[in-house]
Amino acid sequence: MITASRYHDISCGHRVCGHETKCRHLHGHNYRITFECAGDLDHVGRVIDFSVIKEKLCMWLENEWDHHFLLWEEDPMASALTEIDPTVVLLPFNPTAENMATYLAETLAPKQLEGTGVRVVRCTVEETRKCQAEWKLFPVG
Ligand SMILES: Nc1nc2c(c(=O)[nH]1)N=C([C@H](O)[C@H](O)COP(=O)(O)OP(=O)(O)OP(=O)(O)O)CN2
Repeated sequence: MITASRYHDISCGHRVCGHETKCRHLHGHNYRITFECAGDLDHVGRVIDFSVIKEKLCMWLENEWDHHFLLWEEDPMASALTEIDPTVVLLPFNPTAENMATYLAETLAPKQLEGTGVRVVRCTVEETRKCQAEWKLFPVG
């Protein structure tokens, strides 16, 4: 399989609701998020132009999550924090790196890449240069 990848760096606040130690506190990360795309090569020899990954996926991150505070909609702090700052982004999941990668790969990417003939087969969310979660589409069969 041949793939094409691009990463994008964003800064977000978050907290991990229910975390046993410091990660339940309000804090933030400089995330690096990588999308790996697979599909047939076009007449030029590309899976997808790198600029299309940027336009469809990276710019979504830039517009929707960069410099925002990400909070689970069921977090008990959600209503108080959104009242203080309406730019807080409420998510249908606790914002762990794993849940973010799963959401980006399974929900966002199919919508954003519709009509391109390409799909995301791997998505990594690095919270720090030391820690990352990876969503992977394993080949069936
Ligand atoms: N599997 C996961 N574990 C943790 C997540 C996560 O998304 N998935 N998230 C966090 C926190 O967001 C936390 O901020 C990062 O935790 P940690 O690596 O422990 O913190 P540091 O980077 O500061 O590590 P040091 O060892 O203090 O340098 C926690 N776990």
